Order: sequence, then C-alpha cells, then structure tokens
Amino acid sequence: MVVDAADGGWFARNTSHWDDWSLDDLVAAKGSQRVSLVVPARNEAGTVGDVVTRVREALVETVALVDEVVVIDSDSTDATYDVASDAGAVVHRSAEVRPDLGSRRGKGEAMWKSLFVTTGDVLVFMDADLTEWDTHFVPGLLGPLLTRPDVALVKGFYERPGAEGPYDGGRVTELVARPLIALEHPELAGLVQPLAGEWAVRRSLLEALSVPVGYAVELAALVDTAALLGVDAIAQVDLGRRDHAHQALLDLGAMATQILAAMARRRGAAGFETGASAPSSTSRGGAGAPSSTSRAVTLRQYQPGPEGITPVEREVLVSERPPARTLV
Ligand SMILES: O=c1ccn([C@@H]2O[C@H](COP(=O)(O)OP(=O)(O)O[C@H]3O[C@H](CO)[C@@H](O)[C@H](O)[C@H]3O)[C@@H](O)[C@H]2O)c(=O)[nH]1
Ligand SMILES: O=C(O)[C@H](O)COP(=O)(O)O
Repeated sequence: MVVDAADGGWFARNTSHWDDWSLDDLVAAKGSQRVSLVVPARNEAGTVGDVVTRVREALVETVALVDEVVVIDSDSTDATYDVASDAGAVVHRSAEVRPDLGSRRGKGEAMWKSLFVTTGDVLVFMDADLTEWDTHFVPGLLGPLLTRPDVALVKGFYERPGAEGPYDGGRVTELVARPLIALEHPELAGLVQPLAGEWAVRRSLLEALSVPVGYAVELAALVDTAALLGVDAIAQVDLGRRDHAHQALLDLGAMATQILAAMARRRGAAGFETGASAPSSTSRGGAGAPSSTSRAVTLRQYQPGPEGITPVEREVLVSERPPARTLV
C-alpha cells in the first residue's frame, strides 16, 4: 500500500474496504440515527429507476439501514421525476424546494436543497447515472461514519475504466483536481477519487458548509471539511468498481471552470472574495432571496462549423450557497 508523504500518513490511517463491516454490524452501529440516501438527477430517466429500486430492495426493505431514498430532480426535461417516483423514491424538484431561496442550475444546488427535505442525521449521496455499481456502495460509505465518531465525511473510490486503464481517475480528476490538490491542498493527496459523487456526510457538517451550486461541490466539501475539522475527519472507502455515463470534453470544461472558481474563492483570489463578482462575469440578481447573487463566468470554447472554427460561449455558474444552518 502506498503511503504518500504529502498527505502526512492520512491514506494509511483513513482508508477502508467496503466489506470491512457486515450489514448487521452497521445496523447495530446505526442505533437510532437516521440515514437518507440522496440522488441528485438531471435527465437520468434511463438509469435512476435502477438505482432507486435496487437500493430500496437491499437496504430499506431487506435490511433497515436506509430510512429514506430521496431523488432531487435537478430541472430535468425527461421522465426522471416519474421514473424515480414509480421506483419508490421520494422525489422533489430542486426548484420547488424552499422556493423563497430561489433556484440555481446545478448538482451542488440539488444537494444543498436536499438538506431542507431530508430527515437523515447522515446523508449518503450517489449519482443517478451509474451503469456499473452495486448496492454495497451505501453500507461501504456508512462504515466509517457509523463506527468512528471522529469521522464526518466519507468518500468512495473505485476502479473506473478509462482511456488510461482501470485506475484512470477521470479527465477532470487527473487534469484539474489532482493538480490543484498538489499545489494548494497536499493534505488531501491521499484521496483516490476526490470528485467521486458517492460520498456520505453528517448533516451537522454539511449544514455548516458553503456549497457551490455546480460541480465544485465535491472538492469544496473536502477542502472546507479539512479546514473546519482537520483532515482526519475525512475517510475513504474502496467500493470496488464503478462506471457511469461520460460527459463530452467541452462540457467537462465547464465543470473544470466551476472547480477552479471554487478553489480561487477559497484562496481569496482577486475578484473571488466573498461578496465580489467573478472577473469577466455577469452578475444577475436572484429574486431577492438571501444569498441570491448568481455569478457566471463566460467560457469561450471552439467548435468546427460550416465556415471553419466557430467560437461558442457558455455561461458557467460559479455561485455558492451559504451554510444551510444560517438560513433555517
Ligand atoms: O445540473 C446537474 C448536473 C448533474 N446532476 C446529477 O449529478 C450526478 C453526476 O453528474 P454527472 O454529470 O454524471 O457528473 P460526472 O461527469 O460524472 O462528474 C463527476 O465529477 C463531478 C465533479 O466533482 C461530481 O459532481 C460527479 O458526481 C462525478 O460523477 C448525476 O446523477 C446527474 O444527473 C444534477 O443533479 N444536476
Ligand atoms: O472525475 C472526473 O474527472 C469526471 O467524472 C470525468 O470522468 P470521465 O473522464 O471518466 O468521463
């Protein structure tokens, strides 16, 4: 096992395997705590039903480890809501949760909104677009949280088939997240999959964190947890193997922009201080709600067109929601 000096031995202290605990152990350790599985989903009608059905059968009906399966429908235009509902999930449209707080586009927004409609002391997040996975992901993620009071956030990791082989972390992971960690947060270098969408967190922690509305939610949660509680409040679990739907390269450019913006904000970079607009950005007022300034960066990319290379611009939201506990 590799123990990276950069992480101060964190990997060796805080890495487990999903079958280190039996389901019986976990149900006993859970006691009176409540566990919510939260699945943020945008246009995932093809896969969300399978995720919900299998988790319900294995972990709600057969064993009482999960108390509720909640899908947050993130502005889907397909049948995600109905498919998830038919599979037995409690489904909420992100935009309809706490409408007084306004609505933003993005996965982080859906996860933040889940805090207002779930009852769990512990929240487990899982992507809705999984194509290779199993229900042991959920107990695996709960293991350290239910058995170690010092742990507040647990990340999953897995083999994931990619262009570079089974340990390819993913394009944004390898080209953006790991370099950022090496440069600015070496204490997190032991995280095998820092961007994994499969993670678990105590409600008390997530309610204390600022949450980027888009794809920076994962890296921001790690950085902020380490700052708030120390890096040993984070653990990780080997979940085996996972595959998912892959985004196009240009879409991942938007994801990378969101992650870079969240890290720029955390280092207090010019233009990203709290209360400031991002440079080269448009700022739009947001329905008068608290935390309502919606910030966007213009990302210019290029695509071939009939008359040659054509610029294509997209507005990438880089807003963050404030700690939910400040809004109750
Ligand atoms: O606006 C959105 C976009 C996505 N999703 C859902 O979020 C999950 C993950 O989204 P996806 O587009 O599949 O992300 P990936 O390209 O796979 O990105 C990886 O890396 C991201 C950055 O850290 C993480 O947020 C993801 O969970 C992780 O799977 C899926 O269930 C989506 O339906 C939303 O709910 N709202
Ligand atoms: O983790 C990542 O970098 C993103 O999820 C992209 O993954 P992919 O390159 O496997 O699509």
